[in-house]
Amino acid sequence: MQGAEFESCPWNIMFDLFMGGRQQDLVFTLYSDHWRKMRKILTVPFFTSKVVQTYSNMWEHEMDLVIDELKKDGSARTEGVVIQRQLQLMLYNITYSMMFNTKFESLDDRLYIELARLNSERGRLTRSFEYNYGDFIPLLRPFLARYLSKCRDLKDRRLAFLNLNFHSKEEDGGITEANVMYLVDNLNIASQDTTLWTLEWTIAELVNHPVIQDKIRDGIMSVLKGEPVKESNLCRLPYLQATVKESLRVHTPVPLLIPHMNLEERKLGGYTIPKESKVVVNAWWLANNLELWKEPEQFRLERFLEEESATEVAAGRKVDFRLITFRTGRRRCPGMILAMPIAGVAIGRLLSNFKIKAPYGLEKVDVRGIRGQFSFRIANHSTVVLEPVDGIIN
Ligand code: HEM
Repeated sequence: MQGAEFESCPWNIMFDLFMGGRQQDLVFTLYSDHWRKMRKILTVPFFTSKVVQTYSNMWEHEMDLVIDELKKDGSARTEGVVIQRQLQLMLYNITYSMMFNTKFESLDDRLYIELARLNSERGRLTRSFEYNYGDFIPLLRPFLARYLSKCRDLKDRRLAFLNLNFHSKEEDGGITEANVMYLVDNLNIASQDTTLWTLEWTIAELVNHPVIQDKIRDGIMSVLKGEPVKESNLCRLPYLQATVKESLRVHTPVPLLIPHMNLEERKLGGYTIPKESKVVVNAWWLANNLELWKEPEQFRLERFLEEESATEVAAGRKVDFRLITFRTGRRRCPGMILAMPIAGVAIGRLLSNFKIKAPYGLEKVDVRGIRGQFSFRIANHSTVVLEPVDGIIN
């Protein structure tokens, strides 16, 4: 991978529309002083080991609330439940506690319902392939007028809602209130869906691989001896960690990462890349390639315990380019430091409390995916039966 040359985001009518132009947010901006400033502003409050230490008790508590709800729900043991709804609320509560020191009471909280609705509408419009032709052939943009006006309307409603209900203060250092609002917007989008899809895929794979569930549970029991799964003890649970990694490998949530662009003409692998080219990296293909992995189509946690035990999801300096789920380089996902432990704690605590099964009469749940412009998510939220297990933790 190159240095800074390919670190800008390309022009795209949709990013530009939702982000108020080129230089307002962090995720979809050019590689510039503005980007550096925005990334720095977010790093201290969100993306350091100290933040992980400060907030991990809160993550663990939020997951316990999910488990309590599931235990109270009689249908979880009989016909089954869609855990996705509780997990989504949990992830919103984690993010909003970190951003605004606030949280939502329940799935029926009116503010939560409205926020989740606005975000999902935004997700649907930006994931769509509908606007691509206008992006590549500007002459065709007039045909997108209705679509774009729908987007503009949603964007205004969404930002007004965020501004009204989650007030953000004006920052120093040339950052405007609008910039702060777009950062909030970035965090809303970057953190929620990606982590939620990872949890959903992982749970579905665990239902279809009960032996893996047993191994993780046995590991928790023998290593933690009654202590609950926490961020601080995840490093002692290799089966659990291997499962999250394998899930991210097979079901890469952002399969083509975010498209990048070179501001100037560059040479790459013997090719000349004209300036302002859209450069797309297929992270899913790298992670599922027959020539690069043994039995890549199999969900096998032994992979990361045996032949690939040295392979980490790309991070920091030591990069395995086959597994760049969070990208690598300067624009790599800073949220990985949160997403990995949150996923580990959520799955670990779920398995400590329940055997997760397919509904009566089925052996497996559906793990087919659906692809969007920047996303790969499970096509059907799984309904699962939760059979309580005794004896792991209180
Ligand atoms: C499993 C969960 C996650 C996955 C798979 C994921 C993946 C990614 C990817 C592929 C990028 C794009 C890098 C690029 O191509 O330019 C990215 C960027 C980003 N992610 Fe994540 N992400 C996850 C969770 C999070 C979380 C929890 C947060 C915040 C709380 C977050 C915040 C960001 C931000 C701010 C950027 C923009 C970085 C920049 O442009 O400098 N992500 N993420």
